[in-house]
Amino acid sequence: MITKNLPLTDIHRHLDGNIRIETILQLGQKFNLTLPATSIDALRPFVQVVETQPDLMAFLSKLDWGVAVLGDLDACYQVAYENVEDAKNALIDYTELRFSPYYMAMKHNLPVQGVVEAVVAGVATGSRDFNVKTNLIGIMSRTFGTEACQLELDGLLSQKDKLVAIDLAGDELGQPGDQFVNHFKQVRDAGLRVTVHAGEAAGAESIWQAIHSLGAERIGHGVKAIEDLKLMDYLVANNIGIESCITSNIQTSTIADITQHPINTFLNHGVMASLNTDDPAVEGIELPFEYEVAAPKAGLSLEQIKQAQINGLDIAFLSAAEKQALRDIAAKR
Ligand SMILES: O=c1[nH]cnc2c1ncn2[C@@H]1O[C@H](CO)[C@@H](O)[C@H]1O
Ligand SMILES: [Zn+2]
Repeated sequence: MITKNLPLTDIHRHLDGNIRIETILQLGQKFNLTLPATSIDALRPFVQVVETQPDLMAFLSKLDWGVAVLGDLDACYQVAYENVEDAKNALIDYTELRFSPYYMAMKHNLPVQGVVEAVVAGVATGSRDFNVKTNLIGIMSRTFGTEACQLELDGLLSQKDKLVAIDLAGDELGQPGDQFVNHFKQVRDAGLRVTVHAGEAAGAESIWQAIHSLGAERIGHGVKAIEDLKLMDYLVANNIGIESCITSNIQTSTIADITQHPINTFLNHGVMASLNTDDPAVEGIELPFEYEVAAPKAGLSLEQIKQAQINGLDIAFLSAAEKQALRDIAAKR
């Protein structure tokens, strides 16, 4: 259940994992591309997870058609703008939208920096039109290796004033975090915050690595922290927040059974875990579903769900004054 007089946040939401099926069809037509299907229902199984995937990489392949239709920078602007409208419709007060400009640029050889600029512009206009507070997190897609990530980082850092943080996403098993130490040194030198997808496909050691070598202040998913009590204590002692995405973890087979999701244990232990979507359009869910269906199924009490909602704002990449302003607005409704 969502507590109405508290701010509702989604701080782990991939903008390029949330491209509407309608928009994929429309852009496919606009750029004269051949899609695997020409109606919404027929296209759905190619772009949305309609049954549990065997692993993370199978899940991630469902994002590919969405970025394949980004034929020019206007298309990038459009999906960025629509993402803010989707957030509004999902009752979200504040969201950190993350995106991988290299992944978005890849298919049609778009300029990476141009993609970043288009996303910045689309989200800024959307944020104004739909009255949703937003910030942007730049992603390095580790799937494509260290050199591509450096190109991606260069494009992102060219707009560093428009971003709050940098993330590392993609193939955690195939591209371990220790290859990205130098990348994240540049991120921290640029004054940006750090969140890292870790402990999703790989184990607890990947979370330690993200914290100690990459400077992660938050962890995306972090499900494997459950295997390491010392790590859970460390997360509590150092206020390192967890961005939980329950439905995503089921769909990627990271968790076999929703009743076994570790968020319950995290919250009981005092870890700052929060509820988020990940890739809403690809998963076929939205944030209210995570609060009203997934979290109760994962065994969270109403009190725990409320705590997760509070945590989402507490660990957000916002100043204390910005957080308070959001609390004040929510308290009045
Ligand atoms: O759940 C996830 N785990 C790891 N990487 C992800 C997840 N969802 C999306 N991406 C990755 O993020 C970039 C697009 O924003 C892509 O690299 C995509 O594979
Ligand atoms: Zn993610």
